[in-house]
Amino acid sequence: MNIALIIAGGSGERMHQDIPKQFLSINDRPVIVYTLEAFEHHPEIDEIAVVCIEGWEQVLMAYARQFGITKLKSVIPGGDCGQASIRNGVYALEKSHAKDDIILIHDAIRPLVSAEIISDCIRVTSMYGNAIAVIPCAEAMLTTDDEKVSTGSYPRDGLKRTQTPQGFRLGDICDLHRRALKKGITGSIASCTLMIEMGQQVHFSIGSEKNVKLTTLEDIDIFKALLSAKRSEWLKQ
Ligand SMILES: C[C@](O)(CO)[C@H](O)COP(=O)(O)O
Repeated sequence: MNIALIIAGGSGERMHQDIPKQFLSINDRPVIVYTLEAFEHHPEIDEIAVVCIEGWEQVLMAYARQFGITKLKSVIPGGDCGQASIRNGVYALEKSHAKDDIILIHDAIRPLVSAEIISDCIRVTSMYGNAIAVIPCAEAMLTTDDEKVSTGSYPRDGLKRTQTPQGFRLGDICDLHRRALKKGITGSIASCTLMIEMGQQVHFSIGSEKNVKLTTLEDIDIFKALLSAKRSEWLKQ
């Protein structure tokens, strides 16, 4: 079974809005609905679970009903950071699913994830046990200690920019979180960084510049432009 675990536990402070960014309405629907629809319509996804920020669970369920998200089977409480939210999600799924089920962990605020990205993440996870969606680093990279000046650069060929989905076998990701807690690792920024911090190898699957993460208000403008390009494509077909 392939399960999408959507992480919507954050409050979105960097967006400076009154409501969490995953619930902001863009055009005709909330950001999280675009994300849920991508997994709902993917033929290889059997089930969706959402780790949800406290107080928004009923709103989420109402949107799922309104927009026909029938694969949503569980809503799980968020934690006090990304690692804790993901841990809550995988531990909850462990109670009712098999250890070798594939879990695709995905940011609720990456609403333009494509069917191709989801398929490739499932394919690579089936083959190697994990998969991290990545894109190449196209810019020159500089290091800085003070955010103002730089005296160092880093070769971009040795770098990948990570995205989500990030795929794992359920038993493996639960085990990773248990071992991380025992070692006192609690603030890793993503599942892939937690894997690396725990000394494990990760495999790459395809990402896309269009699989944008909505972090700041500027990203909302990019999202709207990409949506309008997508709609023009549909109209041409
Ligand atoms: C998981 C992630 O999207 C990979 O690029 C990223 O690490 C999430 O970062 P955030 O600070 O939790 O938005």
